[in-house]
Amino acid sequence: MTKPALSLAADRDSRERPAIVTVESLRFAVTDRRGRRTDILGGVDLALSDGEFVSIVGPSGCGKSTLLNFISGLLPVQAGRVEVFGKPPGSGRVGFMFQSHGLMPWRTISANVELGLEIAGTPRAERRERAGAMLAEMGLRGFEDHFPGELSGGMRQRAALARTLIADPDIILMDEPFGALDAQTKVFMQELFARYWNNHRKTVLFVTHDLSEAIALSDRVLVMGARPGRIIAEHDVPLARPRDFDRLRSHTLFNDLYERIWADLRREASAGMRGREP
Ligand SMILES: Nc1ncnc2c1ncn2[C@@H]1O[C@H](COP(=O)(O)OP(=O)(O)OP(=O)(O)O)[C@@H](O)[C@H]1O
Repeated sequence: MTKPALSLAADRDSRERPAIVTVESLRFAVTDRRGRRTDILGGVDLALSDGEFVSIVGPSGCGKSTLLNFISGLLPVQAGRVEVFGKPPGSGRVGFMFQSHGLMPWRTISANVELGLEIAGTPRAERRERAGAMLAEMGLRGFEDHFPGELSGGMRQRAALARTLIADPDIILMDEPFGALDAQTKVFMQELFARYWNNHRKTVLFVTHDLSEAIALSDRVLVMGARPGRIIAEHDVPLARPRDFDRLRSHTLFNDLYERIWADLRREASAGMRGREP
């Protein structure tokens, strides 16, 4: 098989499409039992275009997961604006995937993947067929009737990915989905998901601590600053797709981007140590 070329010609199509997720001046604070207020989000602004793959990196506790919870509609907006397809969040087809697979150990892999369709009332035969196709795309053909405990960690995460994707979400929110996997399995999952994304071009917002992962997968990398979280920098990833993950890390552009994002994070950490953070 010929390896895809690495080139500087970015696929910018997605940036020219209308924004389907808009976050403006989003602020969030919590107050503890003694009445002490902590600002968690300090005015987040972002826009995701249809079919765009955007990653968010930032120091631990800066509010990345909290931001995803606002976009999915799990948290009610206190101050600012969040819109998905021009409406308040919670109405569109949004898929969520976390670091822990969350598969039910008593259900087979197929039954786990079918769960969302089952709740939506999809007939059994259609559920089974769609789950089979999705599991095949995730490289799990033949494991439909196994239980999660019979699969490796990477296979379980692939099943969790199938469960998220089977509902054909328009927007996929991912919170460190490959963070708990060993290095080799992680790259395998990244390649698998990149292949899926190349075929389906969904809008993805992907939270990760792994800068290489963010660059390898994304069209754009957003850097969040230490609490109260807000976007402090944005980097386009002008690498053509499909990307060759084996060669990517030796590409000058990849390494330059890595250095620049790392410098943003280091600057932010230093600012925090000089007093913005307790
Ligand atoms: N409802 C809440 N009540 C109290 N504190 C909260 C609430 N939601 C978030 N926080 C706090 O806000 C901060 C940001 O949390 P969040 O999980 O969003 O950060 P994160 O950037 O995803 O962190 P990590 O990278 O470590 O996963 C944390 O200190 C968390 O304890």
